[in-house]
Amino acid sequence: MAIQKKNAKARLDKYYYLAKEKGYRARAAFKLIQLNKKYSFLQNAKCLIDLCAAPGSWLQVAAETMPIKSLIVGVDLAPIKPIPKTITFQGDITTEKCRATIRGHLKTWRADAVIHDGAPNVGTAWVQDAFSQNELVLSSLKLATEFLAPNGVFVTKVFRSKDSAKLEWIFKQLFNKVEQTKPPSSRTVSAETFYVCRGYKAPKQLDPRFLDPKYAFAEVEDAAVNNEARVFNPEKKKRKRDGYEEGDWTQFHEVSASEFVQTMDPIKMLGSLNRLHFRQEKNGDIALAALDKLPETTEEVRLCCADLKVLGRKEFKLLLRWRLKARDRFGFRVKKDTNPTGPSTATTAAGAFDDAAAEGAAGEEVATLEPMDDEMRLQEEIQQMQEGQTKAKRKDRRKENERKQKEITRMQMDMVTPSDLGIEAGGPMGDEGTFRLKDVDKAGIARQITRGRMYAEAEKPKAEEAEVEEEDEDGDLLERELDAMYDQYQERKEDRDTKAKAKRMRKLVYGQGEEAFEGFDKEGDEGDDGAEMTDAEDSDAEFMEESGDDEMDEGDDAASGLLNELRPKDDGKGGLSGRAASFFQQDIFKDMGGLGIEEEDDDVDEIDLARDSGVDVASGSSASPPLKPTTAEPSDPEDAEDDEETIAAAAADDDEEESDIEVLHPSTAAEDEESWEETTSRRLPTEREARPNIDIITAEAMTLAHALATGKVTRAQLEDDQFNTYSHRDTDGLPEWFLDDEGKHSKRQRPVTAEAAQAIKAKQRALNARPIKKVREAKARKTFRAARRLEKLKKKSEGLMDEAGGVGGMSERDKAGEIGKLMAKAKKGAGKGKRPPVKVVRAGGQNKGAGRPRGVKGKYKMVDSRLKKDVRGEKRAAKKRKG
Ligand SMILES: C[S@@+](CC[C@H](N)C(=O)[O-])C[C@H]1O[C@@H](n2cnc3c(N)ncnc32)[C@H](O)[C@@H]1O
Repeated sequence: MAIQKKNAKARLDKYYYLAKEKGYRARAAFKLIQLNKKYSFLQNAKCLIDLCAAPGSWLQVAAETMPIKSLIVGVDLAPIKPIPKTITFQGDITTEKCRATIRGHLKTWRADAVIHDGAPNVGTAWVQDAFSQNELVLSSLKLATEFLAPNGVFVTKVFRSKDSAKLEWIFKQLFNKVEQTKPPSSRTVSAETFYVCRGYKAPKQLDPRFLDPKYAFAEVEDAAVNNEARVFNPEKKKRKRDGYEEGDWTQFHEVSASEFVQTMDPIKMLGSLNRLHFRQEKNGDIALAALDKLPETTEEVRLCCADLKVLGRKEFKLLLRWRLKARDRFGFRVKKDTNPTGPSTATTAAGAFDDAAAEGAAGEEVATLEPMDDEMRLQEEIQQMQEGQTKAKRKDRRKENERKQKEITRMQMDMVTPSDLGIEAGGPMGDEGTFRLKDVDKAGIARQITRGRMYAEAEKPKAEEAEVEEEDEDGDLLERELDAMYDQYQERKEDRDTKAKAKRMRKLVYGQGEEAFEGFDKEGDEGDDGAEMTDAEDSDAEFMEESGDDEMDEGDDAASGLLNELRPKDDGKGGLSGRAASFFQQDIFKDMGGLGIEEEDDDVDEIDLARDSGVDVASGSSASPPLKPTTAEPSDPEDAEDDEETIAAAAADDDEEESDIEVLHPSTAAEDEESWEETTSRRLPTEREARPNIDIITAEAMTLAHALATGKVTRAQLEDDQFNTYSHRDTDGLPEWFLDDEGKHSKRQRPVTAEAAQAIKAKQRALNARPIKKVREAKARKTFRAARRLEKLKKKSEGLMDEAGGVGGMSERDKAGEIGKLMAKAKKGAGKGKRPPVKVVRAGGQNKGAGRPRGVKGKYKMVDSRLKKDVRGEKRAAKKRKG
């Protein structure tokens, strides 16, 4: 699946997001980063010219990598928004004006690096695109030769085409070291590649034809056509990119069959001609007439001669044999040189045309063939080797996966005992244990196994293998670094967004697909204001819960999971100790209700609960009451042991089971009958206590609950439904960032009924209508203060009233006045929190100049008369409109 990892489109996204995150203007920035990582030409450069720089991501990289006070000049046809520490201008790099402008900016400086990422308007015709891009490269090289300092670096993008070799040749004449490379961020589907030319030779004189596209890309004579390949391997079609051969404007070539018989190079003819004809020309060709009449010239031979371009290996063989026979008849064949090392005995390439060769060996002449093109043979060998390696790798991987799959299945089927695990791991808790249960538990595998999602773990190692497959070490390193950067990006995102953090934690615990369904909300886990929690807070709560689990993991109270399966938890409610619980997990107790052994399957519990909340479903651990009321919770270990013994005894004897259990009831049978109802109602937990406090918070969950309650869906159906297209997604080798993104969409869409949606909406509205805690508290505080003030006022008034009147004392009128004052004061106190209104004062008239306007107390605001009038007018108009 390494191919998927290398998926170019996916890369685009990755670098796109990273560029966004890093604030680069284009994802192209990573190309320069990666090129610089490999060749380190920016760190020490003091002066750089970026040709074709818009929108400017390369400039950004250069500015942040090069030493401070470096001179960085960028030019492009398109305008470039200013970038700190750089000089940019608009211009065409093919023009003299651009050259002069650069000269103006550089003055006497010479550039340590000239970088060029130009692309002409790509999208017309491929050949044309490549050609104009190569022309652009030459233009940039021309500028580089003018501005580069000796030993300078020139980096350019080149579109692979038949001209790139010519460019490479030119680069090599001007630079000491020329390397072609394709950074990982460059899409594999793109024909672009980069040349990094180091050590500029700075020649004193340079022939201008070097940089002239007319000469630079002039056609050199093509290499000889490999006719052998055409004849020996005609089925392997080669793409012909070159078009017509120089000076050969016809597409059709033929010679007479007699010429073919007479030629000493039959292979060339078969490889290059279209037809061998038997047509008699004006003067007549006796050889051809004779050939035409030969019994060996069968209909099949004629047909083959008619169109050589469509022939396969077998037909060519036939023609060659026919030719030899004809030559035999005409007496052309010369006795073969008996010297086995002689050229005439040269075997046919790669054993091709053995028959013809054998025949030749018997006669005088053989079709002496040059060995097949070395390059082709080499390619074939490399291909075979690669295929062999891939096969071996695939086989290894398959074996490894099978092994892991088996292990998981064994674990799932409880076929692995603690001692099994311990053999390899030095004990289940051993530090170096391969199967350390804590690790297994932490990774959430237990849950995945119980949910049938073991594939995720089984396939995980593939991703690592995929990495191993990568050949390019630098590319690998960069990939890893980018993955790390993506992780950092995620972390930063999580810091900003708690919801994302909660999601990630959930994913860690539940695995990829599990996060999607968030239909149930455990109210019990919330604080007082649980109902008022927003989504984000909600997720936070879950996150806290999960991380809490993690912490607990370290201690003795390990969270649920495999650890607990091997050492069943004593929850204190069921009253069964670990030992007792594991004892009762045996099959023979399976159908015995009320032993207090709880199933651990979360999903099933949820389903049960949803069902319980509906009509008649009575199953589910928490709803099974019989033992609970009668088994007192063991207050000390001895009690617990007693209980175990009693239950064990009960279990040992099936017949006595009932009576034994009843022994636990301290009441007699008669009493039981009488007080059954009362006891049950007293001792049974209330319906609310019996079930975990689960609230339905999404329309999906509501729909599901409704379907379960009304019997439209059965529990079994729901369980079956867990195994769907999405539960077996092949995520092997896919990078995390891709999975993150895909996880948002690639999930099961559960149906939602209109009623459910409405019910949830109504619930939400009700929640929204409730004041939040702080408002409630503020209101309560206000009421409390008002009550306190009233109380004080009351006391003071009573004191005043009790005061004696008469001479020197207060008259009734004074008392009333005093009380009035007190009341006014209390009233003022009540409005203490309110801000005094700001008085709007018109500037001008009396209120000229600085200082407080006369007769204005408190806060005021000076406005100009126009504003004051306008505001008044607006207010009046608004009043009128109202009514
Ligand atoms: C792939 S972009 C360059 C991206 C740039 N390296 C960056 O990191 O943002 C190619 C640029 O080449 C520019 N270009 C094409 N022909 C040009 C020319 N003759 N002179 C100047 N710029 C040219 C285009 O305007 C385009 O902005």
